[in-house]
Amino acid sequence: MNSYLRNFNLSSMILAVDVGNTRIKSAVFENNIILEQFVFEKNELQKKIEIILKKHQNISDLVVASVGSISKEDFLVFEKDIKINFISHQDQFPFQNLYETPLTLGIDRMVLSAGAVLQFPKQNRLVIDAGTCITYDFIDENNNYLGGAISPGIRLRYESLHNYTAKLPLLTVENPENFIGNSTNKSIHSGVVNGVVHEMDGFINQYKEQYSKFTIILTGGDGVFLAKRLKNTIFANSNFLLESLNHTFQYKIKND
Ligand SMILES: Nc1ncnc2c1ncn2[C@@H]1O[C@H](COP(=O)(O)OP(=O)(O)OP(=O)(O)O)[C@@H](O)[C@H]1O
Ligand SMILES: CC(C)(CO)[C@@H](O)C(=O)NCCC(=O)O
Ligand SMILES: [K+]
Repeated sequence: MNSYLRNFNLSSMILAVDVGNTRIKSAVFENNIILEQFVFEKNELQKKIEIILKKHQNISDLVVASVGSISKEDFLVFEKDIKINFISHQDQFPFQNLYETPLTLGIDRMVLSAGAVLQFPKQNRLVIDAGTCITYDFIDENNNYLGGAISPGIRLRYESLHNYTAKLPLLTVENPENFIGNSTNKSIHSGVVNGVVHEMDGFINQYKEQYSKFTIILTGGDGVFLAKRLKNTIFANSNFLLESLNHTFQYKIKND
């Protein structure tokens, strides 16, 4: 189907694609609701998108936010069928970017912040994305993006301990039974998982000293696992980046 016919369709259907550092996550949105979701590796990109477009013939737009190493050409092959939109620093965002180096701010962090502003208006917000890296982003009630923090994600911590030592095994994430690890494995699990949990609670408490009230949004591949372990009350949504990508795109269309 050509793009004219696709766009002729009344219901708005978009394919949002989040190219992360490790994997690609994607969702089909119809009228702002997720119809179907997909997770795949970078080398499967074209094959998977082809399948998705074949299955959902009414998709009119593909919206991409990428922090990964993927080339635009990989998407442009679909241009004959649908409109391709790359979210970039040049786009309109619903916040004022006070980062000292706005052009080096990760597009994923900008999309998350846009989502936070559009979905949680008129309040301070802290967005935590627990993915390959853990990112913290703070947008105040006046929609100023202030910045935040970047630290290694859970899997990265396990891999670093193994890769940069002679004796530490490579483990996969496990719930630590106790903060006192009484074996090598348990010490690693405590160090990684309790370390991340203390880091998050610590950051949240530090923000609380400066801002009495704010909404906390937790997302990313490790978001659900971590949400249960935090002392602070948070809003956990593993689809927050994809949903924010849809909102950022809608905002861009409205303001272009
Ligand atoms: N199959 C998987 N591959 C990689 N990470 C996984 C997988 N399943 C769960 N995870 C967890 O998800 C985390 C990575 O999160 P996520 O998938 O959001 O990262 P990402 O694809 O690099 O995206 P981002 O670039 O936004 O961080 C890892 O720390 C790991 O513990
Ligand atoms: C921090 C990551 C790797 C998280 O995905 C990404 O947002 C990124 O590449 N950021 C660029 C540096 C910055 O945000 O200041
Ligand atoms: K991340």
